[in-house]
This record gives sequence, C-alpha cells and structure tokens, in this order.
Amino acid sequence: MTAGIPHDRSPVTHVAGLPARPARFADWPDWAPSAVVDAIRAAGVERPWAHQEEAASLAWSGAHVVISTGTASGKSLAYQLPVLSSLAADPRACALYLSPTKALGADQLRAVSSVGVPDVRAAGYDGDTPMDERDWVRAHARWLFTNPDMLHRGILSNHSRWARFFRKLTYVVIDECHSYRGVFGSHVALLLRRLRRVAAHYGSSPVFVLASATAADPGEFALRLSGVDCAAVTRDHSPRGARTVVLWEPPLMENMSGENGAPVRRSAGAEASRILADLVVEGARSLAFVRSRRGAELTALTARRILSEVDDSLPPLVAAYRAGFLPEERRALERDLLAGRLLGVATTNALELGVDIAGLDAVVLAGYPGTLASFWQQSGRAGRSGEEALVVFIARDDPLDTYLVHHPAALLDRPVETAVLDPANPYVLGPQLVCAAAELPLTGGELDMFGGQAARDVLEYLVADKVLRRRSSGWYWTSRDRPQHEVGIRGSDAEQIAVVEADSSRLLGTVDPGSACATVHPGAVYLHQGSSYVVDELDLAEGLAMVHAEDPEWNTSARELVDIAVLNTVQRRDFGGVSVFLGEVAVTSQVVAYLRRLPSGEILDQIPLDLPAQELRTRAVWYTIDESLLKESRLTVDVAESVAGERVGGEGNGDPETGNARRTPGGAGLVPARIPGALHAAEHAAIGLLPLFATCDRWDIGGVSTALHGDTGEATVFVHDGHPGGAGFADRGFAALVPWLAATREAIVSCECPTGCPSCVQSPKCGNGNEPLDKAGAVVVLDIVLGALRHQHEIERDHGGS
Ligand SMILES: Nc1ncnc2c1ncn2[C@@H]1O[C@H](COP(=O)(O)OP(=O)(O)OP(=O)(O)O)[C@@H](O)[C@H]1O
Repeated sequence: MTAGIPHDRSPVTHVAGLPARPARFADWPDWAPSAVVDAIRAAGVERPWAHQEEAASLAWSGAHVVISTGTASGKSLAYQLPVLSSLAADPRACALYLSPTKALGADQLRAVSSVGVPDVRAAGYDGDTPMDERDWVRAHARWLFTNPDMLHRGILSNHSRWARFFRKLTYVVIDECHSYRGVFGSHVALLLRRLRRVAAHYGSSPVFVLASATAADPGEFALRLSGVDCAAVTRDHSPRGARTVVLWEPPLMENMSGENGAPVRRSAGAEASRILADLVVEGARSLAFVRSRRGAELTALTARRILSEVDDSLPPLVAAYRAGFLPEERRALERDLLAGRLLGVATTNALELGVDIAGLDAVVLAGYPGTLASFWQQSGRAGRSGEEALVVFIARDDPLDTYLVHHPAALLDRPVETAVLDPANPYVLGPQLVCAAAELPLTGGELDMFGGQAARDVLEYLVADKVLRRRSSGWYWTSRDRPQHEVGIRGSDAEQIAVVEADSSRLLGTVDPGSACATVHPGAVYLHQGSSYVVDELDLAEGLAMVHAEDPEWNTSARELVDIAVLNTVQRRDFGGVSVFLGEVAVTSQVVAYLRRLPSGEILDQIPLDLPAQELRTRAVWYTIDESLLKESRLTVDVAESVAGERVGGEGNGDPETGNARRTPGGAGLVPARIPGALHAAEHAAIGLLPLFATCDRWDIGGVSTALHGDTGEATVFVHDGHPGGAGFADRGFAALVPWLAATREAIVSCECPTGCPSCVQSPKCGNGNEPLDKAGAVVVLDIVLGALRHQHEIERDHGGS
C-alpha cells in the first residue's frame, strides 16, 4: 500500500499487533429447557461461550445484568437463552426487546423467530406496524420487539390496553445500550423508569438485560441508564483472529490551499478508495467504513475506477452499502461478502449495528467514527480464527483524527469511554415527569427514582405553570390529551423544522429548530440519503424549509455572530491567574451570511442572509486568563518557531493523562493583537478533542472565545453543550480538564502545517470563517492554562491535598 512512497513521506504513523484469542466454551446451563437448547443448537450454536452462559445464568437467577463484550461475541444468545426459557416455562410470561434503530429490532426479531421455539409469539411493534396488526400484537404477542420512541408514544401512553403484557413482563432487553447517550440517552433513562413504574402498577418487576459494546465501567453506565443495579459481564471468551492495526495520515497535497490559504490533505475517502482497491487486488475480503452516505458511494465508485485500470473482472467485486437496503438485500450482501463473491464493500456506519459480518480479512476506517466503542465495533469485523487480518484507520482532516494517529495509545490502549447522559437535565426531566404523571399520578415516594431533589424542583415549576396539579396524594395531569405526543425524545423538545421538496411535497427529513438557520437557510445545500437539495425558503414560523433537487459543485457553510452570557456559575476553581468554571449560559446566535465552497476547499463567495437571532440556554465549561499572564512576556515573535520546533523534535512533549505539558521555551506571552486569534484557535481545537473525553460529536457542542468578556471581565474561552439544558458534555469537560486541554495542545503541535489547518485549529462549523486563528498563540494559551493547573496540583500534592 505504501509502495513507491519515500520513507520520510510515509502516511503510516503507527503499526500495532493485536494478538489472537482462543474460544472458551461452557456447558448449557441445567435450568435451560431442552426444547430451547435443542432449537438453538439446530440454529447452529453447538455450545455457549463462557461469557454467554455467565450472563444468561445471572439473568435467569433474577439479577439485572449488563453484558459488555466485543463485536460478534454472541450477545444475542446471552439474552435469548433466559428469555426463551422463561417464555417456555410459563405460557403467560412476556418480554420486551428495545433497540435504538428499527432495522436492528427487525434483524433481532428475525433471528429469534428463526430459532423456532414454539409459542414464543415474537412480534415487532414500531411505526411501520400496520394498524390491523397492532391489535393482534397487543392481544397476543409475548415477545415484543420495539424501540424507545414507540414505548414512549404508543405503549406507555396507552398502558391499560397493554395490561395483559405488563402483568407478566418478565424480561426487558436493552440492546446496543451504549448508543443511548446525550439528550436521547437522558430521555431513555427516564423512559425506563416510567416503564418500571407502569410494570409495578400491574404487579410485575422485570429483570433488565442490557447488551453493550465494550465500555469502561458498564455497570455504572447500566445503573444510570436503567436505574437498577446491574451485574456486569465483561470477559469476552469468543474466539478472535490476530489483527494488525495501521494508523494512516493522508499526505498534504502540493499546490492546493483551503480556507485562508491553509494546506489541504488528501481526503480520507480518496485514500480509502485506493486502499480498498489494493486489498481487492490482493483478494482480501474488506469493508471500508466512511462517514457519509455520499462518501460511501464515492469510495466504492473510485475503487471500481482504479480497479478497472487493473483488470476488467475486478470492478464488480466492489459495492456500496446504501441506506434503505431491505433486510433481504442486506442478507444477500452479507452472504456475498462472506463467500468472497464480493471483495470490497464501502459503507456508512449503517452497517455497524445489526449485521452479522465478522471474520473479514480487512477493515478500513475513513475517519474516526466518533467513539472508541464504534471504533472497536467496526474494526472488530476483521479477524478470522487462525488468520491474520488488517485494520487501517485513516485520519480525516480534523484535530481529533490528527491527535489519534499521532497518539496511538489514546486509540488502542484506552478503555472505551462511558456514554454520557444526564437524567437530571431539567429540560429532559420536566417533560418526562409530565408523561409519567399522565401515565399514573406521581407520588412523593416515587420521586427518588426520578432524581430526588432535581425532580422536586422541576415539579414545583410544573405546578406553578399549571402544567401539573398538586393534590395531597401526589402530582396529576388533568388534561385529556396525551403529553407523550408532544414530547420528542431524540433531541430538542421544540417543534422540528420540516424539510419538504417543493415539487413533490415529499417530507425529506426534519431539522432541529436551534440549528435550522445554520443548516437550512435559503441557498444551503442539504444532503439527504445521498441526494443533494438546495433550500429555496426557510419559514421559521411555519416550521418549514422548502427545497428542490440540485447537486451543485459547491457546499455551503453558515456564518454567524455568537454571543454568550453567564447565567449562573455552578462550580469554580482558581489556579493563580487562571480560573475554570462550570455553569449555565445563554448563547445567542444569528446567522448573517453563508459561504459557497468547492470540495477542494476553495471559496467561491459569501452571500448575506437576514435571519432572526436564536437563544440557547445550556451548560458550559469555561476558563479565564488574567491579562497579565497573557502579556507578561519576552516572547512574542518566536512562538511559531517554537511550535514548528516541537513538531520536528518529535511527539510526546506532553502527556495527556498527567497534563504534563511542556512550557514553551522562554515563557509564555502574546502581544494583545494576537490574543483573539490565539483564544479562538485554542477553542476550536478544544471542541475537536472533547469527544475523546465526553461521548459526543463535535456537532453536539459549540464554543465562544473572547479577549474580554463582559461577564468575566477577562480573556475567556467557553465550550458549551449544543442542547437546551445541556447533555452532560460540558460537565465531563470540566471533570477531565487537564487531560482534555493537554490532548488539545498535543493535537495542535502534532500537526505539521505552519499556521493552522482543519487538522488542528480550523473548524468546519466556525461561524466566523475561521478568522482570526493563531495556531502558535493557541499553544501559548494552553501552556499558560495547563501550567497554572499543574502548578496548583503540585502545591496540593506537596501539602498532601487531593
Ligand atoms: N457460542 C457460539 N458458538 C459459535 N457461534 C456463536 C456462538 N454464539 C453466537 N455465535 C454466532 O456469532 C455471531 C455473532 O453473534 P451476535 O450477533 O449475537 O453477536 P453480538 O455480540 O450481538 O454482535 P454485535 O457486536 O454486532 O452486537 C452470530 O453469527 C452467532 O450465530
């Protein structure tokens, strides 16, 4: 793959070997009825692996359990065994299966049905279930396959019609539970408490079985999500082939420049096509994960074009996995790939959940998939027992990806992050408590399960606003309407903006009102399922964006003015000239223009817009720096040289775990004119790196930096949650401040560009056109902050403090 590339220009930044692991089997447990065991054996599983037996036996004994093991480690069997056994043992017993996506639920339903245990009456119940079938499901189904949305809107809201089901609800299976994070995760956590409450009302107390990708501290996460203590099964005994992991940084392209003249790297997608083509030539069965649907199509197309130049018989061996595949088409693709009739498939992470593809020769990841859990889930598709497999991780032009390819330990040796969720967020708790009260009046004794004091505070508001009524026996919803229909659980609670194709009146999708001005303003290019549209009109009052199909050669990005006000400080820590805060803020933003940009990064023009300002009340983490620290310096000119020098001098100048950042030689300092650009660059890179510490996407968070902030009176960098009330990301940043900022600094100095590019300090969603940005200054800012934090830690340590 690197043939012909001079050694000093090699894109390979690291190579690691992951050893093979043999299988460890257990016997079928005595408690499992032979009818169930025979059916599972007939379906192809001769004996359970040890972790499957352990989790299944815990669940059978009545313990709540979370099984957190690798890709294709057979988590399904771990819950199928106790559930099928209980359904076989008691003809009236029922079970509930929840999955984050409809497609995964459908796959699991099919898998359970194919096991062929009699009288299970497994049935799906989601938005696609026809009305006439719904009555049958309510009356007869014993194992219900649904999703949180349907549980919220269609089942709990109507629980008396499901009395038969709730009376004997024995198991609740929560599959891929690590995907319940952020605002959605917080809603699901409270939804599961509502479920337990309704089940208890009908006299049942189901056992929860959670399945998760490998995660740090899955027991703690399972407790936060489900509200019940869960035993954690984490030792994976499924067999695994040896793998070689290669980290790859695409080279900078010569004679190409992007925003503000920044250098541009070859795209991760283009590299993925080339590598996929090479693998196909070698006869390796390979999967390439690409971030966007359009990217997946392009990667397959380019790989086919490259292959057509090698041999005409090769291009048909490559395909793209498109969204909207039917289950049968998906099965056919799995079979073709496993049998070698297809050798290369390019896909979005749509193929990450609910596919039974394992044992491939190679997996290519074009860009970090956002979480370590996804990284291992995707790379886990490679590796057959007894044979070597290859994983290639290609960095995109982005600070987090840059950091990871230069710091392999952060990718390969770190425990998978725990998903962040915050069920105490009042913006989530409020509507959830209203739904709970509408299902069954809320009593004082139940408030602990909804967060105790946080719930009491929110209830006070709800009573004052006359949403709920307080009586001596509890809190009541007195309207005849069902509030569940007004409460969205997948993000913002407000009315979504509908994106409609004008010609056909077809609804293409919905956009959060908070981000509508930035994403569907007039003239914006809007992508939907691989097709491109241009927005003609945005009507915020009507909640409508009208679009027409058009695929211009440019994409668009909004320019916005953003202001931030501190509403309330929750925590504050002072470190001699540097202070760090966690609190509530109001972010006001106004989209004022947009840029049209070619794929090469070249900007065509800027077009003004007239749109109203929007306010977001959320949580933020921020730091302030005393003016004297920024200015007290001899060093104002040679900062850029010191950054370039560090890069040449090699990596490892700072340790993200300890925050042992090296001070810039000669001390820190900036002339006042450089301060805004330095803070802005430090803010961008910090936003890029926070997803490494808080399970979020950089699009879930935002930032503001200013040389003099009205509320703090000092130079300040804010990083805030992008959702009303916050989702726990800023809190996680505050808790992990030193490793987070140290990793941010490292990402900047790891990048070889001279003055800032998308791999370090430029942001793809900067509302300010990435102006001003001062890469070297950002390192100075971070050195000042880290130096102050470290100094304080040393004092505390020397004085025996914490
Ligand atoms: N004990 C076993 N022996 C042999 N094969 C097994 C065993 N248990 C499960 N399998 C097979 O392993 C494959 C993966 O199983 P399954 O889909 O349940 O894994 P998973 O852990 O849920 O995967 P994912 O990471 O995609 O969630 C399936 O083809 C299944 O039939």
